[in-house]
Amino acid sequence: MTPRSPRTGQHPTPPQSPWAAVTSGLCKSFGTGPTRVMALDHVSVAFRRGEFTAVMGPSGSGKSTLMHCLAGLDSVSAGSAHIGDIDISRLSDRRLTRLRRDRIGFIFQAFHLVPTLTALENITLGMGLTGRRPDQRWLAQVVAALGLEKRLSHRPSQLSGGQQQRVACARALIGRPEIIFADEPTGNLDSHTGAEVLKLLESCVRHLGQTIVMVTHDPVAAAYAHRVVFLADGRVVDDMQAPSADTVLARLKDLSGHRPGSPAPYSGPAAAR
Ligand SMILES: Nc1ncnc2c1ncn2[C@@H]1O[C@H](COP(=O)(O)OP(=O)(O)OP(=O)(O)O)[C@@H](O)[C@H]1O
Repeated sequence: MTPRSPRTGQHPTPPQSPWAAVTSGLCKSFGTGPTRVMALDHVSVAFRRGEFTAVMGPSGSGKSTLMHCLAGLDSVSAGSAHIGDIDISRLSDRRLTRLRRDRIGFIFQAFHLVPTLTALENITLGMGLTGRRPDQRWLAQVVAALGLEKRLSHRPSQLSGGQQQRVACARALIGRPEIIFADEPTGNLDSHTGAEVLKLLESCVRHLGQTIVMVTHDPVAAAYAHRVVFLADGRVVDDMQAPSADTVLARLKDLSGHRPGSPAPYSGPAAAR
């Protein structure tokens, strides 16, 4: 049995590949017969550890489905989806639940905080439910990085939208997940508060080594990421490094004229290496 750390109750981190998540030929369809929708059509994409990636594309292009399949929230129709070295398409429901709990963090547009709990209780709730104790040094580091030191005893209703989203970010970070999936994390925030949250996410990647994959429709939000993966018609059609709001916007305009069935220029994890 692998020894556990006495302080956190977590297993020590094994030697890691540079990839936090990889899909290979990932397909996901909904429905059957004439109403069948191919939401993901042979998607091969890899997300490097410690990188902040935005996933963009027109409405219906498969962004949420990709995130749901990678997070084990949706089953896979064909191909594979790995979190670290684990092929999640082969896990039983019980192991999938454990993987989601231990190795994946989520940040949602609608915060999803428990209204009756304080900020600190919300941050540590997930760990408490699984009998794990948060690493107090890491907790202090995360709380400081997110500027929440003076808000820990407040309930969500006593916090601004931006502060609530920062609590949600801390909750996602506290278990040191392999990867955090953020679904439109600034969708409910005004542009100033949204920018603060995005700067914090970027800083968590830069200073805490976190891996973040963020679905967004906003080119300004995507410009905080290191990389943008573009989807259209369920396929990866572009992969942009060091994006700016202008280059992202220009690419999105091209994609709105994208022809269904045209080939994806990005050819999978091997190309990313
Ligand atoms: N549960 C479902 N049942 C049937 N079709 C679905 C289901 N979920 C998604 N789809 C379809 O799969 C395709 C991709 O949907 P998805 O939600 O992943 O797109 P998206 O890029 O996230 O869109 P948006 O930007 O509008 O949120 C769409 O055609 C959608 O209608």
